[in-house]
Amino acid sequence: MMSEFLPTLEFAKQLDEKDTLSRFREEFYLKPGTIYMDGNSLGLLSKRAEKTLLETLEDWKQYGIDGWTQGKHPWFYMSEELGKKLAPLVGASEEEVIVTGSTTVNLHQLVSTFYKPEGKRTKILADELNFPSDIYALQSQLRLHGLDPDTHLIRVKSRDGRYLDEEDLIQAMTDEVALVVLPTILYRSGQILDMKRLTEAAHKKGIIIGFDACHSAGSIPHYFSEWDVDFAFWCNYKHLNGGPGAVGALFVNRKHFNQLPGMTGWFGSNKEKQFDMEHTFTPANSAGAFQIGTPHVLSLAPLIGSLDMFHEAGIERIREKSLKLTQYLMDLIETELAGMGFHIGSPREEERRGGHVSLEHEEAARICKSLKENGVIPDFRAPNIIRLAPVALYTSYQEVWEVVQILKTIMTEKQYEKFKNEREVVA
Ligand SMILES: Cc1ncc(COP(=O)(O)O)c(C=O)c1O
Ligand SMILES: Nc1c(O)cccc1C(=O)C[C@H](N)C(=O)O
Repeated sequence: MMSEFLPTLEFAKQLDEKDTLSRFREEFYLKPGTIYMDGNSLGLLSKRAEKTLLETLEDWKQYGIDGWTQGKHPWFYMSEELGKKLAPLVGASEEEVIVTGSTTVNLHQLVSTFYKPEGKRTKILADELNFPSDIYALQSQLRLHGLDPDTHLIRVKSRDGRYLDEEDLIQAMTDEVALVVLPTILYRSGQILDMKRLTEAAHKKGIIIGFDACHSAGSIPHYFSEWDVDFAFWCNYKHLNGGPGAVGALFVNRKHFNQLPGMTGWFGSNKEKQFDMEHTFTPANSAGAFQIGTPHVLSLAPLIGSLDMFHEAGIERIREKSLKLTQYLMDLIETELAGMGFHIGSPREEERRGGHVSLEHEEAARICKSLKENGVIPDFRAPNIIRLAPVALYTSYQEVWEVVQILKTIMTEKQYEKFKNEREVVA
């Protein structure tokens, strides 16, 4: 529990007064009468992101084809420039990050590069709580090698359905494993995996390791280079507020820059050579080599403005506030919603807790619908999870307090009973 925690509105207001990041809130488009708690799925639009998108459209209007090298944000260098801006957020050097593709496509690209089954080392290690798209990608990569995913994809079991035990993951790193792909933060429970420990363990056993950082990019600091992680990939539309379908990103450790990407395309070229149009591929000497085709410029542009805010706020300060927000939310849930059938399915320890709180309840689907009716936007993950993400850059402590009060009213008045306990199409 927070020191001096009180479940009162006054206490929430005091926390807001002391909040050194509160000035960023007014930079976002917040809908009056709505409390947005779904920034871990799709972050909100900021005025700066809107501005850089509009500037990019203006460049198109003014320059036509010359927008590739002229204008405010020349398109030819945008993915690299954004990679430089993202690098400090994941603890990488500028050349190790490129903004390209999408999470799933980048995973395909990286597995096609780093998965090299040889002798008895033919298996890929993942986990049973992983996001489905990653599992589908790994299964299909195995099939492309003529291997059966049922025998070659190891999915390490969770002991309780919520968390993964690093010890179990390390035990599973046998000499049959060629590649490990794990999440940095689990998408349901919000558990942070000990990436440093897992990387060390994998390398001791001669295994390449990569991480899906969708839920950690923009919410916690990372030290990918220092930890010697081989590769990582993530989306920029959640905590990084790049917009729906924003271009994703990947990290490749510089020690692998000599690797030819599994899937090559002309935008992975050394920039000086690209327009020589030769049929011999000259890769960029950076993570940029892992790009394939023409960048989706209009889905990159909002990130320019958005990432500036992360630089100003600083990822350490963002993490500090995020931890306070989630702690405060859990304290309120425990005091205000006791005896109402809720279970907090997220880690209490700070070093294991990501940017959202997972609240379990057997009526979760219809409680979510009730929350929406009351102006709170959470999300639901089957079968019984309400995910609540108070976001450091735009959520106030008062909003967290209000969400819990609304939940309390929904439960005492059984407001959820008028809905069916089923998920929506996009939950
Ligand atoms: C952990 C994780 N991995 C992968 C994905 C899939 O990402 P995309 O649809 O951008 O490929 C998501 C979210 O959709 C996710 O949360
Ligand atoms: N990518 C999404 C989408 O295209 C539609 C709706 C939601 C998403 C999400 O990102 C969900 C998210 N990955 C999750 O943690 O469940």
